Amino acid sequence: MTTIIDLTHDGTVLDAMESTCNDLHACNPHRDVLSELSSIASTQSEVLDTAEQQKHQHLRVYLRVRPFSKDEISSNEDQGCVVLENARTVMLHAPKGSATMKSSEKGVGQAIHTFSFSQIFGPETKQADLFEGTIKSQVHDYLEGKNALVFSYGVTNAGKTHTIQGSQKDPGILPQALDVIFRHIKGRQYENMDLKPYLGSDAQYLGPDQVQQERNTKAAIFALLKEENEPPHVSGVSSHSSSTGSLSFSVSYDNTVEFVAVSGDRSQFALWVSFYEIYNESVYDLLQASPTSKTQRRTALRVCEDSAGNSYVRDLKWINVHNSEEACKILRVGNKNRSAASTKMNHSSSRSHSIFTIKLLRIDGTEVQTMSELSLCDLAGSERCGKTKTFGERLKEAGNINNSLLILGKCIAALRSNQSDRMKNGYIPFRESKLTRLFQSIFCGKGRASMIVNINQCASTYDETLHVMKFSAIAKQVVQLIPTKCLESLTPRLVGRNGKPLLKNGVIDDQALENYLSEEELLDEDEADMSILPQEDLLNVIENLRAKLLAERRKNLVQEIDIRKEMGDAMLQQLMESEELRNRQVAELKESYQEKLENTFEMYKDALKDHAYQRALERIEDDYVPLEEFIAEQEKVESNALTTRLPYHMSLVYFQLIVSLQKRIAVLNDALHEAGERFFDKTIEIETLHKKLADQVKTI
Ligand SMILES: Nc1ncnc2c1ncn2[C@@H]1O[C@H](COP(=O)(O)OP(=O)(O)OP(=O)(O)O)[C@@H](O)[C@H]1O
Repeated sequence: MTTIIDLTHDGTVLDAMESTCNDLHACNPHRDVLSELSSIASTQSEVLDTAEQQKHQHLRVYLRVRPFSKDEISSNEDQGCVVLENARTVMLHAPKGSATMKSSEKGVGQAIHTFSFSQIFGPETKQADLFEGTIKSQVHDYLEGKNALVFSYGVTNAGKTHTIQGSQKDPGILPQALDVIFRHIKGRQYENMDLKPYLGSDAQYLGPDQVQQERNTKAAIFALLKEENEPPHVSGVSSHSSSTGSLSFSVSYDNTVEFVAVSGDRSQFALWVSFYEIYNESVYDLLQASPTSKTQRRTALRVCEDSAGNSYVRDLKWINVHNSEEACKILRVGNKNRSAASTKMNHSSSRSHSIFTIKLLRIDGTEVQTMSELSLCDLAGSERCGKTKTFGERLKEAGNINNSLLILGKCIAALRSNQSDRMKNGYIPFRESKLTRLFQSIFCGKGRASMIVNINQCASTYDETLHVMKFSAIAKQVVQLIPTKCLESLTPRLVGRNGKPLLKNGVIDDQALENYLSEEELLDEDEADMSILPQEDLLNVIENLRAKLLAERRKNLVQEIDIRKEMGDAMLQQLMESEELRNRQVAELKESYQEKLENTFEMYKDALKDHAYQRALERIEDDYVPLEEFIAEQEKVESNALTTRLPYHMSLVYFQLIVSLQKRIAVLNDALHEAGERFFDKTIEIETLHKKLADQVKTI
């Protein structure tokens, strides 16, 4: 049975994708992607019909078929599995014994698949032709300030590293790109090291101390290669030598197109490179020497976003290079550290994604005009767990590799799905893997991406190769939005030594950025992906986690009870003390009032007595009759014997005295009464306070 999957035509990818979906179903737990993958094919033709399509460009996916090695030929690997139809179409024939053939014999799936690519490069293709036919135009754009990303994808031993780095005789696309770049900026290099990439897409001014530090870092990195033989020096313009690992490159250009600088352009260029790897969803700086001790772990770096939303690897080393030889030295150091780390951790370096990035700063005077980025990403081998039968750590490792590739596929599918329906703004899971997170901006229009799919023609790895082809079929469906404005690298914002913006229109708010970074740190957990574990392991993990959770809750509860009790005791103690204090105060107050009242009362009494006495004396004085007069009067009365009573005026005096005294007594009584009442009121008030206090004590 034959199925033809012509990916250059619309609406014909469904089979390929469904087939891929079936494979994905069979080999990993992220099944929800399958529906997305299937759905994108059905909407394919609708999108391509639109006039809007003119502005878009499909992700360019190239195929490179590597030649057989002698060993492979002698071990009968050549069974005609890969047949190149033409420059864009390839046919895959399932060999006998492969899982694909067995399935097709059972009536499930097909034995022959046809795929088409942007361009296919056969086994005889020279590295220079590959560069010419693939990323040269991207490098051209890059020199004009646009971002570029190149993936090298395929199973282990398919030729991914050969494609990117190559060998001494056949340097890969990276050394060739470096050479083109340095030829372009020749004589226009910015020699000072004081302008450096900063965060995601900004540039930073460095002070003299920082420049010295940069020089030291660079020297320290190069010192790591001291014991090795120095590669031959660059000789001549058209031929350069450099090396990676044990390899050295010799790039010669017979057919390269010169990128002519615009006349009158006085720009200078600075080139900074970095080299890192993503292993088990952790990012490691390959320019950081691997710890020598077995117990020491490599430092994983964090992926963060700057205020403009561009992802970057925090604390990643960026080295200023002045020629391709220096750049290749950096590559060699990275390769060395990578293999040292992989030996120490007992894994093959092909199990990690390695990313070499070149940032090009176009500088006018001391102003950075544009900054473009070219990243070459050597993806990990796409082997599946089922075949390699990895368990435990290996399974986790394999899962993480597949997971990040799967997330890449998911993003591609989601992008495609969103593009197919303008009203749709579905979630694109860029943040679910470090790889996609780092290159999110490129997929979202801030640059152009391409993928070079590498395959071997071996019968023994046919099923894996078919899987790779199906994956690339999905990738090829992604339409990259390339609005010319967005593609242009915007002028990077310049920041000073302290990271403070220096540009007039810069919008960096240091405080906000710091807050953001710390938030980001909280969010950015380098957690292992558990979903790749087998069901039994997962159940055990869940059981363990549940037990831990319960223990944790119990501990928390006990702690909470203790804390509450302690707090309650402290509060009660405090209340009792304050109650005692208040009681004391009330008692003192009561006592002082009582004393005051008694004093006042005594005072009134004394005053009353004094007053009565004084008044009485006054009256007596008023009514004073001299004794002789009184006797004479008495005698007169007696002699007259007319009366035995007191004289009338005397009675009147006494009467008036009594009345006046009575009045005084009434006034004093009133005052006394009033004082009594006030005393009574105060007593009531004190009692009320007392009651209130008692109530409060009770409530507490
Ligand atoms: N186009 C080619 N021409 C000649 N030899 C090649 C070609 N491609 C790959 N090879 C050779 O095949 C072998 C495997 O290639 P390479 O190491 O690049 O594979 P890989 O996909 O990077 O593997 P891994 O994933 O394990 O790193 C190497 O010896 C390489 O030199």
